[in-house]
Amino acid sequence: MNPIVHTLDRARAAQTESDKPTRAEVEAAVRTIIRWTGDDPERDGLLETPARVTRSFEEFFAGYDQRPAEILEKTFEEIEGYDEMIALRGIRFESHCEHHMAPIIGQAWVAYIPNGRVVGISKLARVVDIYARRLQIQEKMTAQIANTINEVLKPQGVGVIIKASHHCMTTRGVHKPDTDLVTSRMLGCFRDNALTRQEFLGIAV
Ligand SMILES: Nc1nc2c(ncn2[C@@H]2O[C@H](COP(=O)(O)OP(=O)(O)OP(=O)(O)O)[C@@H](O)[C@H]2O)c(=O)[nH]1
Ligand SMILES: [Zn+2]
Repeated sequence: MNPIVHTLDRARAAQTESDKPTRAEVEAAVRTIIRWTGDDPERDGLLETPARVTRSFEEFFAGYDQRPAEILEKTFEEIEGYDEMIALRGIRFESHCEHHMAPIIGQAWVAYIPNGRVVGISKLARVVDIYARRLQIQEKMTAQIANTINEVLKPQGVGVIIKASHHCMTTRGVHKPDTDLVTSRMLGCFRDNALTRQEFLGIAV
């Protein structure tokens, strides 16, 4: 695996199977949180909650066990010299912020200009989902998606824009319900060529 993608995947690599907490330990932690709120984890309505929360977390954080670079490895080369922009717009995702573990709900726009080979478009959405299903800050997630596409496909350029609402800002803390955060990462000709950048921004809005 190339060094940049390898670095991006180090979160899971740092944890071996043997020190991964067991399901029973996670459920016990949820029971502790329930007790800490002031409620009773033994009452009927809450008995199955620790198991449900654990299953939910498994879904929310499934991205640690997946390798985004591998998703992009299957490419198509018979493209008759196609060298214009390919843009997948409005990819809805759900993530969680690494500060509060609160939902981040948003959309991603992912575009690249190929260099002789293209990838199946669903794979772009899969890469977004893998990074979303980890604890994130939006800037890092934006960079990870762009860097991975750049490293694996080696396109002429890649652009990623993310617009997302952070529940840690909308439902708690500063309580600003109508805000969203916009981040972008442009590489190659998306960074160097103002017209390409403009074309992408025009497509994304
Ligand atoms: N840059 C960035 N900040 C984020 C993101 N998600 C959440 N945050 C911010 O992370 C910050 C964490 O700030 P702290 O002061 O440590 O936490 P806090 O006391 O809960 O802060 P408040 O949210 O202001 O109540 C907050 O300002 C959040 O709005 C993100 O994706 N990117
Ligand atoms: Zn947060």
